[in-house]
Amino acid sequence: EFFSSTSGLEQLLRTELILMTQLQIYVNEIREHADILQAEINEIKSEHLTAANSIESYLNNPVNAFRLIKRLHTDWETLEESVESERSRTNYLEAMASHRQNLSFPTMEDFVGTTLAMTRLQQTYQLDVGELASGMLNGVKYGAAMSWQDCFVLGQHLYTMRDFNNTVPWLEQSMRLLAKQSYSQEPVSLDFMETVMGYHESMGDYQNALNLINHVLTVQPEQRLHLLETRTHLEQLISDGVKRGLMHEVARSPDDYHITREYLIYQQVCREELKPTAAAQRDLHCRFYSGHGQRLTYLRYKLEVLHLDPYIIQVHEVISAPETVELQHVARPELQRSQVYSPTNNQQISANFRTSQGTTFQYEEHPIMKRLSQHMTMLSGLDMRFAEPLQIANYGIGGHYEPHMDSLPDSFDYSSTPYKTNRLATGIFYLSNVEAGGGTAFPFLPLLVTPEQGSLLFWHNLHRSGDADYRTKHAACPVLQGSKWIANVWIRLRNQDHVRPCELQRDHEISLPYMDFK
Ligand SMILES: O=C(O)CCC(=O)C(=O)O
Ligand SMILES: [Fe+2]
Repeated sequence: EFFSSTSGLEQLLRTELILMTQLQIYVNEIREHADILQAEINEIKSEHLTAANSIESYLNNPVNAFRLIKRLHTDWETLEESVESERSRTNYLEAMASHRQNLSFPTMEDFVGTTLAMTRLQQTYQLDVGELASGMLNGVKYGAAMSWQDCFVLGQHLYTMRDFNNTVPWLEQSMRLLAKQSYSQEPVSLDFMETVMGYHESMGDYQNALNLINHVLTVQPEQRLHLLETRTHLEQLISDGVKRGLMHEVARSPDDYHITREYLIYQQVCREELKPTAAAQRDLHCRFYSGHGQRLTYLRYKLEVLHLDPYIIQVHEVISAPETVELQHVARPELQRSQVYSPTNNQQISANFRTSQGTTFQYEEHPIMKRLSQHMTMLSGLDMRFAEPLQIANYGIGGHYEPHMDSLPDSFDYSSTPYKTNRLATGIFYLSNVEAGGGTAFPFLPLLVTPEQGSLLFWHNLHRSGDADYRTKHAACPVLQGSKWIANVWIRLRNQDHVRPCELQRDHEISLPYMDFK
């Protein structure tokens, strides 16, 4: 799978480089062959030019006569043979067949994934389709512009995915781009336009369908008579003001999480439209902090309190940029599509609401990982013997993780797991910066944390009572530009009571309103 991480996409870029080289070899070969043939033509042509001066005297010359006969007897045969034995085409096709076997190619799943990523970015950051298609993000030009065909194929794909809400703007964009250029006269383009026309018609966009038909009919009135009937039909629908077609059937299923208030708030936090109030920010502060009294106490941490209750901190410059890059490097060859726990069948599955790639390590496997563990001990005071293996993850463009609790549900069956207890605390080491998007959002607080290379984000998922603190529900906003790397630390509740004892009263009630937030 390639779409879910940047490092997967790098493989595809390598594939394309090889394909390009292969095609270039083919083009060079046919060009070389064409040059040889052209030279032959030129030579014979010049013979004929000489002959044209005076055909009779030309043919009266025995050498000329001999050469003409020899040419027609043997040379033309040789030329024909040279065309016949031309291997470039078959060589190219054979090489391609073997590349298809041996190189990385995206699958249908990748195509679906990247399409979903586009619409997710568009929706989360309320991007204008026109801007996105022109390669602009928030007013900055990042990439190449999309052609009208690109926009159509994206729309067509959304259509097959039955996401009609998003199909419309992309089909419209493709028409806007098409209108800006001189309409092609080539039959292939006209065929393509006929296909596109069918989509507009079934979406219910009769005007655009009609525009396309009119164009095709202007270029090829004789050959496309079959379109006349459709044209009359479309004109009728337009003059009757008929509103039919899939673009009018946009209702979403009411139990779709993506239309809940919680999800809308989450998106607003990603866009920084919703921020903590001034009152909530008043007592926030930065301070230096030196460890928990063990050997590393000379370390001074730059600690920033991001939220008081629940207590969320970001510690800056915990590890260096080269260390973060080294961790990316170690993880890169091991990355696999990230999975999530599915309570319905008590299994790990891959899901659209978490698109990233990840892998896990024992802290002892690498000196930097050991240090991460020591930093966690120093900063949290918790016993790292009861931490899960370190999880390193990479998000590609559009990569995200929708709002979730890191703690496991009350129904979770611990009997077969080694830790037997819930996830008390989460630490996220940011192993990269992210150029745009990709923040960690806490919709209920409503806090957005900007990934900062080498920093650590830390909070407790559970109240002292051991109950889930639903206010700590959080998410990874989609990456808009860049590649996001994190290392997740999850510390279990087991053996931590001496550091975080419970109080006489259960302290969980404050977060209950967020349990089933609607
Ligand atoms: O990537 C992030 O910012 C958050 C990741 C996260 O919440 C998780 O992996 O559980
Ligand atoms: Fe999480």
